[in-house]
Amino acid sequence: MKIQSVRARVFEWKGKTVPPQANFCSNAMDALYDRGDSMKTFRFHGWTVVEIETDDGIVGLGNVALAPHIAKAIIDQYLAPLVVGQDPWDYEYLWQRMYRSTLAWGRKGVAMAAISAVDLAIWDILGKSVNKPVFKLLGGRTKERIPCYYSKLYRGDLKAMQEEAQTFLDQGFTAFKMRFGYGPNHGTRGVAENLKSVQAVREVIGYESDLMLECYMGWDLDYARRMLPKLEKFEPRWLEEPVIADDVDGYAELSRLSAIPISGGEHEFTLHGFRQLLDKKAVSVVQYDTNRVGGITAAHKINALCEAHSIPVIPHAGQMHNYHLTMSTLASPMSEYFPQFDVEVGNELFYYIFKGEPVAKDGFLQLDDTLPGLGLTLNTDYLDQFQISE
Ligand SMILES: O=C(O)[C@H](O)[C@H](O)[C@@H](O)CO
Ligand SMILES: [Mg+2]
Repeated sequence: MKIQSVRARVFEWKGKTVPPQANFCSNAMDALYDRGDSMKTFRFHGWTVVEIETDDGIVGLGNVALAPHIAKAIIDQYLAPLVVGQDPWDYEYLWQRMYRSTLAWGRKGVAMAAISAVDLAIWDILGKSVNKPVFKLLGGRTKERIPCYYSKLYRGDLKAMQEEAQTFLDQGFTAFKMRFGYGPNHGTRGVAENLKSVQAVREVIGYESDLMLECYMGWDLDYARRMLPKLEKFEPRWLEEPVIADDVDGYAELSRLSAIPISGGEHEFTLHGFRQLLDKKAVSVVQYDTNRVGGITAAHKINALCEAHSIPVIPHAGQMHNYHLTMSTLASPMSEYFPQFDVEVGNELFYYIFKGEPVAKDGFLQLDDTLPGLGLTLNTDYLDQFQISE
């Protein structure tokens, strides 16, 4: 079997979107005085879809959400020529070809996300070629069902957050991730607002449910040091991305400082990036995203590294490419899960582009042992709401 063609298209959402609201989610832009709509650069309303076809007609589907037009250009100009004509079963060699050919400028960020998209499509082909789901090629079924945590609860009106939490508590979720809205530039009022929001959600979900707290790189080491003792009474399952991804030593200090587990990884790349995080004991929960980190080829290796370090892997964002990694290892106890909503930040856009995403039931997800590859097809129901560029 040989790879015959690589097609990368950018799907840009032109449909309805939920209007942005202030303090929706603390983030790295909050440090700037002219930040404006600070979440603007963290909305993913475009996605690059990769379709790789083999000489015997199998089509593999990959995807990347970071900087979609740049990712497409990297795939078209650099990566496609490296894999066309090659055997997809040589996926490790093909990964090394893509990685080493772009190493001078691509070891992290959008180039590694582009490599991830090609790698996902290759693994989709591998599964389809042997009529097996991808997780069966990685280690098989390690769970009867995948426990998942409800992820949204962006900062807004506290009553609305409580109603949202109640709705999904009633649907059987027993773990929830909420977002802080405030950080170092919002002073003591911001601290009070942050604590009020955690209190409000805890009042609804109680202490039988897990509560994860998301800072999305919107705090800094000093602010996190001051917040951690105030958060301990809420018994969070983890505090996520309290500092920017490059502040690995900051992560490590916070991990030493507090009993609250510090999580991160959705903005880290490759096995080498995660080796650094683990060697420095920077995080207690690893959260790579398989469509960023280097695809399934890289994520599978990171799963093994985390198993060796007894660090749980709970990939970012849900989405089928991550579910296969979680299903195939005991090192990954659960998945993140965004239900399908109107398009807001963009995590939910996946449902509008692909069909096949599992829907959570009672806080669990299921994968189908008989569905080959990643188990995704293109969703044609919303094509009229996308601008698609070849
Ligand atoms: O952990 C997450 O789900 C991500 O950080 C979100 O995708 C991001 O939108 C911030 O909540
Ligand atoms: Mg996050």
